[in-house]
Formats: sequence, structure tokens, C-alpha cells
Amino acid sequence: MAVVQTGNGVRITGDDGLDVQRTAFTEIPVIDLAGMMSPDEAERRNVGVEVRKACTEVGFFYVRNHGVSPDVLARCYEESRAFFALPETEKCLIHIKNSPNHRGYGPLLEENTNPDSQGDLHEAFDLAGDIPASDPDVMAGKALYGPNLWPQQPPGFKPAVLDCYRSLVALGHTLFRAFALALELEEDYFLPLIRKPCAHMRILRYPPQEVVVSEKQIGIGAHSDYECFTILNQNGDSALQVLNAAGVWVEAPPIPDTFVINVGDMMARWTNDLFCSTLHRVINRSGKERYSIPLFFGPDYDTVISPLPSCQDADHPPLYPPIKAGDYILSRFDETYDYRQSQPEKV
Ligand SMILES: O=C(O)CCC(=O)C(=O)O
Ligand SMILES: [Fe+2]
Repeated sequence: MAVVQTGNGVRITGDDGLDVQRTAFTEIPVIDLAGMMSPDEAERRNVGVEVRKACTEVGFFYVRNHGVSPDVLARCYEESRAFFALPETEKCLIHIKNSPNHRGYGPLLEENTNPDSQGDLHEAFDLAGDIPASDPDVMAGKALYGPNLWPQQPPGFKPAVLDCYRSLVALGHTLFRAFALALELEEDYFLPLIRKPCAHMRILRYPPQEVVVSEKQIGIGAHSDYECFTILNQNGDSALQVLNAAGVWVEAPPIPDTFVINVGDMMARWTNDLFCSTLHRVINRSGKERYSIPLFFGPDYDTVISPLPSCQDADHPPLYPPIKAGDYILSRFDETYDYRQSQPEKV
């Protein structure tokens, strides 16, 4: 990450060379998604306008009226508490390093979201679409597709987590329509590209951190996300912080009945840097454990990410070479997860 002083603040460039901090925002906008369900196209377009403003200026926004049932979320958290309370040895039976498809359990401090940090203070359960090992894409070594690793206990965990996954993927479809409108594309532009999406969900548990001994060991070190956008539900006290262009960490507290949505690096590339993928981090100083559920939504593995038609012209030539979505995500996983360096199955 490079920090350059400018006339009105700092310009911070992220890991991927992206210009990630756009304005000195002091709060994160809240967008009502109810308009996306309206039969009136003008109302849907209005949502697109708000999404465009948020994505060009902040890179983060909240959504309300998102259509995800609070019961589905509550059940997923309840089962997750029971899962994380299991003995470490039991959780490690489904250690993520046993999966060639980046699924399973990741213990405390085994992940380094920021290459400068000394391990993240969270444990995680990772999953994505449950795709059998016999599927042609799995056989072809597209390592983001594959079967999930499920724990034996608690018995209600798998159905509750899969329900939650399906609900968040459905919200992702609505958001892709809103993103298309925001980018002045046909509303359905992205839909043929998300038939078998690289949509990866995590359940994160952050133990409390009374004192921050070192900025190098916090819940999640400063990073930007890799995919198109992230759908994040928070359970617990305020701990997520988002960096603005003045170098100030702005709190993104949980707001009841909302999700936080943020642009990821792939969408920044796809939009030729029109949308910004903003740095964020987590420090759980609440004195209590905190849970969150992010779903990182990318398109089908083979989708070629090169600047969208509405994001390039003579004044805005393409800034990035084309890359397949799945290859891009895997290359970013390789930077973050030590276990992937030693995996024989790695593609
Ligand atoms: O737990 C949170 O609030 C944020 C998690 C996050 O940034 C991530 O998993 O990429
Ligand atoms: Fe993140």
C-alpha cells in the first residue's frame, strides 16, 4: 500500500495498484433497496444513481429493505456459536488446508489479510456453492468450485448456513442489477455472468481485544476485498472501520436490519477504477466476542474482467489487462493464505 500526500489529503493506493481512497467521507451512505423490487423502472434507476454515487465516492454503503429474513440470519449465528464453541481439535478436522477448494475451518492467527500483519485475530468457517468433485469445472481444476467441508456437529449447522448462503446469493443478484444500473448498462447485463458465481461466504468469530498492543495484530488487518462486492452482516458492537482519503478510519457500526456492501478490487478493475475498492479493517475492542458474515460475490470463473463498455473511452483507456475472474481471485488467495503455498492440488 502506498500513501502519497496531496493538496486535500492523502491518496492511498492499495495492494493491486488501485486508487482506493476517493473522498474524505465521514459517514457511509444508507441506500433503500426497496426501489429495486419496484415494477417502475424509474425507481430502480434511482437506486442505481445512489449506488453509483456511493461507489465512486466511498466504496461502501449500507442497504436496507434487502429481502433477507432476520430469522435466517439469527439461526445461522446461533448454530455458528455452537460450532465455534467446539474443541479446537474437532474444528481442525475440517481445517481449510484439507480442502483444495478453500473451504472449511481456519483457526485464530492463521490468516494474514494484510501482508504486514502478524496474523488476524479471528477464526473462520469458509464455504461456497456445494459443487460435487465430479463436476467438469472442478475436474478441470477451477479450484474455487468444489464440495464444502462440513463439521459433524452441531447437526443444525449445515442447513442453517446453507439457508443463509442462498439468501445472500439472492441479495447478490439484486445488487448486480443495481450495479448494472449504476454503470448505465442494461439492468440484466451481469445476470448471464453469474450463473455459477464465485460467491464465497465466511462466518467470522472475533475474540475481544481489550488493548491494541500492535496495529499488526488486530481482528482483520487493513485490506481491500478481492471480488466484485461484499455483502456483510455484522453481529456485535462496532468494530469495522473504513479508511477515507484524509487517512481517517471511519466507523461502520452495525445498523439494525441492514447489510454493509463494499466494492471489491475486481469491480474496481472491471469499472476501470470508476468505482473504488476501499481499505477497511476490524478491531474488536467491545470486550465481547463479535461475529460477522461476509459473502464475497464474483462472477462465473471464466468471466473475462476487462473494463466495461460504459467505463472506457478515448479519455479513459483500459487501465488493466484482461484476466479471468477465477484466476484473479485465486491469485489473491495465494497472497493471503500460507497454506495455499504448500498445497499440491493448487492450480
Ligand atoms: O468482519 C467484518 O466486519 C469485516 C470482514 C472483512 O472485512 C472481510 O472478511 O473481508
Ligand atoms: Fe474485507
